[in-house]
Amino acid sequence: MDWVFWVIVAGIVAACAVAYVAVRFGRSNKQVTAAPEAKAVTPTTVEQEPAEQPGAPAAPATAQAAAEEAVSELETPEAPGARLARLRRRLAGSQNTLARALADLLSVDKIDDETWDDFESTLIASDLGVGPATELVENLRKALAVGGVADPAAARKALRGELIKIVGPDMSRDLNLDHAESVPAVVMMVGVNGTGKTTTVGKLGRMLVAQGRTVLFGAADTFRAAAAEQLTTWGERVGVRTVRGDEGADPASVAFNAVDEGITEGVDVVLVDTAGRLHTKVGLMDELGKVKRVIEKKAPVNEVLLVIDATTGQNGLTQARIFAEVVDITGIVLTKLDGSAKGGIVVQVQRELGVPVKFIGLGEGPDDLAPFDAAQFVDGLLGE
Ligand SMILES: Nc1nc2c(ncn2[C@@H]2O[C@H](COP(=O)(O)OP(=O)(O)OP(=O)(O)O)[C@@H](O)[C@H]2O)c(=O)[nH]1
Repeated sequence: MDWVFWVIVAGIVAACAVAYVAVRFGRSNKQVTAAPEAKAVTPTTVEQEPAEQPGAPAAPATAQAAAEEAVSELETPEAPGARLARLRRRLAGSQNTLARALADLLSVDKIDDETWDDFESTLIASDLGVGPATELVENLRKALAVGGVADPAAARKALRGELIKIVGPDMSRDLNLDHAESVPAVVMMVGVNGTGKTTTVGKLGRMLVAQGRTVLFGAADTFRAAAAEQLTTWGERVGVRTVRGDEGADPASVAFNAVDEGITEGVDVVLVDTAGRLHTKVGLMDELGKVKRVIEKKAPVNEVLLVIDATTGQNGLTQARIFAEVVDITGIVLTKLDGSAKGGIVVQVQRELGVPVKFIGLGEGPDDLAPFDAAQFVDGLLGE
């Protein structure tokens, strides 16, 4: 029996020995496995850094190239000074009624009452208004009674002088862009739909960029879906950003955001486009007053420019009156003078509102907006 006992003891000892060896080797194997894992993490991290380093200079190079490419795609707008001289020919082409009437006036040996009446009718027909036309004819009659019409050049000069006088050579036509350092200058564009507000914001933005100013557009015309898109396209061409809202959004909130972002970005000017409003819709007109008041919570509004389509004649004047009741108009933009033979509207609308025409639109091209100048305008009217 003794040998049976010893066999069992030997078996137990052997089993313990095997278990010990198994546990021992199992642990050390795990440690071996873990060690390479830990080592593997470290080199990977280290390797990633040098892997990023070669890529790092490449990223700015790409960004720089993209920026250069974008800049090279930007258009360079025409400087303001050259515009009216270039556009004068277009004005002369469309306004030659007056030039013809003047030629008729000067072609007769002796100007009789009937000729003067015809001349006055031509002035009235070119939307000068009855008052200014009568005033001009009276002054010219006096001037020519003294000097006579024997010298057509002198007579022409007299007419030119009288026309410049009624257009208002002394009115300040500068765009007021004075602003405190902490806020941008704000210019609002208002007017009936289709007069050319969005186009004018785009053209004016280009002009300001050409002067070296930083500009932001506010697309507060949320009434017409395509207006914001149209304005964005204008801006992209010269590197001006457009702040937009959702279609149908509150125009006042879009205008407010535009001015707010203009403050954050530190731009010089924020140009706010507003919706074309039918002047008969009282609610919509009130909304325009609200847009202005809401902007003024952020920054003073420097200019409210009323855009009038020169081809609408007396209707344009009616619009001007109604807009002036809602917001204080500070200047007028007369568009589409290229397609109108009624440049006399300049005089009427200025008298009606007591504010100057500051810009004229003479075409659909991007640089077809010019600062208004009385003498150059009259030369255009006279076809000189
Ligand atoms: N010939 C000519 N066309 C112009 C001039 N200014 C604007 N237009 C055109 O007039 C049309 C209407 O211009 P918009 O700028 O869309 O008018 P809007 O006042 O913003 O119109 P709404 O957004 O509907 O209120 C466009 O086809 C313009 O190209 C101009 O000086 N001469």
